[in-house]
Amino acid sequence: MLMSSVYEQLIENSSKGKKAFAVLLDPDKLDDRSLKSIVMLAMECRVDYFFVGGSLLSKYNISEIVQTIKQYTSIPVVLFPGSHLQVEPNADAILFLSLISGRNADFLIGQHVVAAPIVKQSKLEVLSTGYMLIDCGEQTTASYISNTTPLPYDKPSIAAATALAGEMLGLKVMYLDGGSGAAKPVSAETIAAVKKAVHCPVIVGGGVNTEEKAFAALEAGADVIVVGTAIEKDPNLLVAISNKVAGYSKSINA
Ligand SMILES: CC(C)=CCC/C(C)=C/CC/C(C)=C/CC/C(C)=C/COP(=O)(O)OP(=O)(O)O
Ligand SMILES: O=P(O)(O)OC[C@@H](O)CO
Ligand SMILES: [Mg+2]
Repeated sequence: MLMSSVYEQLIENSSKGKKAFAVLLDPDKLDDRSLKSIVMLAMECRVDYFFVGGSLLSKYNISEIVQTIKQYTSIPVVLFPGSHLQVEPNADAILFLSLISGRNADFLIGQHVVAAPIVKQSKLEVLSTGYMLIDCGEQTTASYISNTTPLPYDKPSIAAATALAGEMLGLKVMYLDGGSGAAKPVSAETIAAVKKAVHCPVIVGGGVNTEEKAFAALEAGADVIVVGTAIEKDPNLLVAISNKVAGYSKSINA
């Protein structure tokens, strides 16, 4: 059977209202044992994607992480790069993020110029992504490292206009991120406003640390939920949240 691309799958799922769950793996926070146990759990729970990356990595081990995941599973590995240094050709796809919530040229286009020729040489599927950081209570690593001000928490119309501009510029996926370990997730109002403004699949992450918060983001219109920090703290949450996401899709397609 011909496997569809990650983007085709996102579009198909989004059009049917089928939700997806991505587990964020931070290469700095994983040893071989914890990685293997998360991969096993993710296979049992039929997790849709692994996202791999970080704002700032101190170990140069993305290649090993991707290799280990690939050894055990065919769950697609999607790079979520904090910089051009995180392009790993053996992953399946790359979120080619342009940080459209910020006004730092390096994260809007600069990193991309450096990465593009390397990405072109690889077989990575490029997912051109409008990446929006939303202020969810405290400064996050991604906003500090990118030297950008996140969008205000309670201004859905600014998020919607930003996403719309991104879509008009040709971006194919939107990612609303409260930032890793955010005190609270992106608001339902912001998710709903962005979902209404654009046709793109909408990925939501940052501070989703309970099934209830995952459910609220899905209800608001998120197509993909990303969870990292909460699973690092308690791997059993992977089971609870993936069941919630799968259950949501079943209930609306029943
Ligand atoms: C297109 C290429 C090659 C690179 C894009 C570079 C851009 C624009 C990055 C956007 C800004 C940025 C720093 C994003 C990082 C997103 C990410 C992987 C977050 C994961 O969480 P961390 O911010 O590492 O959280 P911790 O503080 O928990 O480690
Ligand atoms: O680590 P958490 O808070 O789950 O955030 C996931 C991701 O969206 C961060 O960029
Ligand atoms: Mg990190």
